[in-house]
Amino acid sequence: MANVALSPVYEESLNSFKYSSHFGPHLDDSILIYLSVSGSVIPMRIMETDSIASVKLRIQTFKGFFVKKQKLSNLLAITVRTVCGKEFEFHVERNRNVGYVKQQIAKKGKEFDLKDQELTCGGEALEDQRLLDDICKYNDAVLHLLVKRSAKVRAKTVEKDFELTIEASSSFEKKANIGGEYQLSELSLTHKIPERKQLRRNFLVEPIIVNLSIKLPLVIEELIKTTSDGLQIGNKPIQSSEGSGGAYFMQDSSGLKYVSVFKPIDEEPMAVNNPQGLPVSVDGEGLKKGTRVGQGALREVAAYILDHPKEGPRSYDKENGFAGVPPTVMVKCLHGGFNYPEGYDYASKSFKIGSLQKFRKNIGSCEDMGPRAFPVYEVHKISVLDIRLANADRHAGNILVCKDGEDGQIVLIPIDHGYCLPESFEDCTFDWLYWPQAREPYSTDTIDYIKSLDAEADIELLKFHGWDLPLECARTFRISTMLLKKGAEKGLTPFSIGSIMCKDTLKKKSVIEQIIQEAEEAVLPGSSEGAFLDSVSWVMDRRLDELSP
Ligand SMILES: Nc1ncnc2c1ncn2[C@@H]1O[C@H](COP(=O)(O)OP(=O)(O)OP(=O)(O)O)[C@@H](O)[C@H]1O
Repeated sequence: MANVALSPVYEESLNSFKYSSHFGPHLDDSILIYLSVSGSVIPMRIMETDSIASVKLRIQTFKGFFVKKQKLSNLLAITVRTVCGKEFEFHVERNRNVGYVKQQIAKKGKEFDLKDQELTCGGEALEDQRLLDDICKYNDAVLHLLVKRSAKVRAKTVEKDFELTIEASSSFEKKANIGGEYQLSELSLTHKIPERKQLRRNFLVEPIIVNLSIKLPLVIEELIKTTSDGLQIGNKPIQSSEGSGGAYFMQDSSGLKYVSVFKPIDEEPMAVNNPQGLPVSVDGEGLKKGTRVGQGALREVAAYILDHPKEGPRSYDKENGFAGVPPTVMVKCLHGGFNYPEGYDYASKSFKIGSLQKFRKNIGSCEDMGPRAFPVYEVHKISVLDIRLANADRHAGNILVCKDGEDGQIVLIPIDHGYCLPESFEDCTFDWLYWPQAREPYSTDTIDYIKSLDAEADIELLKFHGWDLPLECARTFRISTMLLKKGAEKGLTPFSIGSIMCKDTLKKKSVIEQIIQEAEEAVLPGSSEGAFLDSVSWVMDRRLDELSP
């Protein structure tokens, strides 16, 4: 049986065939087809004007396969990439399912045993019955392969500890430890674990990656790995008694320190599974005006992405941004320790989606102490972040106080960014406004950083990471960045700029709301976003001139 396949063609493969007379001449209106005969694939060029019957006849004449034995099908090109970067390419019929692809992978070698394979696409685990046509809607697709290796596990008691030895076969892929559930990071490793703790496999923590071209920064890989290691050894998430939403401290494998904080979206304030018993939102609006329930994690991750270091957008291994937002990533997580009011069942795979943020060791929050001890620069960096992101939840409890280095220098760490990038300025609050440091002018360094900010590039960056900012949020963000840049250029202090964004009294509009209203009235209905922003810029200049020193 000869299988004739019309298939998407990779540019490189096309180029390599271009001048080869063996596959026929390459003319602009020619199509490359594949003739697949018992496993081997022979490329062949035909013309767009050729009929199927004439192609089949040519195949019969030149290759010797009878027309009646030929089958024409439209194949999908699928690339399967392992976590180690190994790639396999398959051409498969669209009506095949994931189970079939696994069988093809299994044929590639003993290390790809069928029962060990787990395939994902765009961060989503694929069940065997899923049809390829459903998954690969836009033709070529890249599937990711994780091989879950079984290993020999031996435990023996050593004084008060168990010594646990895990041995995996030598072909085991060392990097297959990102997924979590069955990870074994070394070929043969020995762990000491406290008495009575068992190796558990009823959990999962995995990053959600919308754009496959994004390489996870090392710090994020490490965050997921240490969190997963802790769960693996049996150290449960510990629910925070503070905060209005569900927040869980995740422990490392020693059980002696926290490594991350997980905040599931279904446990946010006013979401269905909120553990603090807050009422469920009736219209989807979050606890703060201009935010949505269930989007807190997106905003937390966005704050980390947008907190660029001074040198520009964060490079692969750079951990700290200008304001020091702890590394944050969107994950899906499965563990019985979270809030499941209906009961937890691992088999039902009811994942929790949420933000996973690196835990920062601290000596309390700014709420616990007077502001005098905070270095001016530390307060200023937070003011820059909050003004840019129009943060609607910057109370002093959301700034951690840490001691850094040998001299115990105070460093402020901003956390809890679930109410950043709102649709409106209605609920902006900044506790630092009333601290003396806010009345000091920005340093030249900080002004240079502010000058380098670019709201349009930031909106694109968020899009690249999978969040297409809604129009209203993008507008707020553009205006707040504009205000920060103009204010800093005019030599205004964080207090003066921040005050423009916050209301004096609940009933009175803030200055920024007044500016927006005036700008709206100055443009014709139906004007473009650009025209509206020009109008905001014009009104803002006038109002800032009134405030300038
Ligand atoms: N990255 C972090 N490092 C250390 N502790 C953290 C971190 N993130 C949150 N926490 C702590 O976890 C607890 C709850 O976190 P958080 O304040 O973010 O939750 P929340 O429900 O959003 O709170 P809020 O009611 O203030 O909006 C707080 O005690 C906070 O100090």
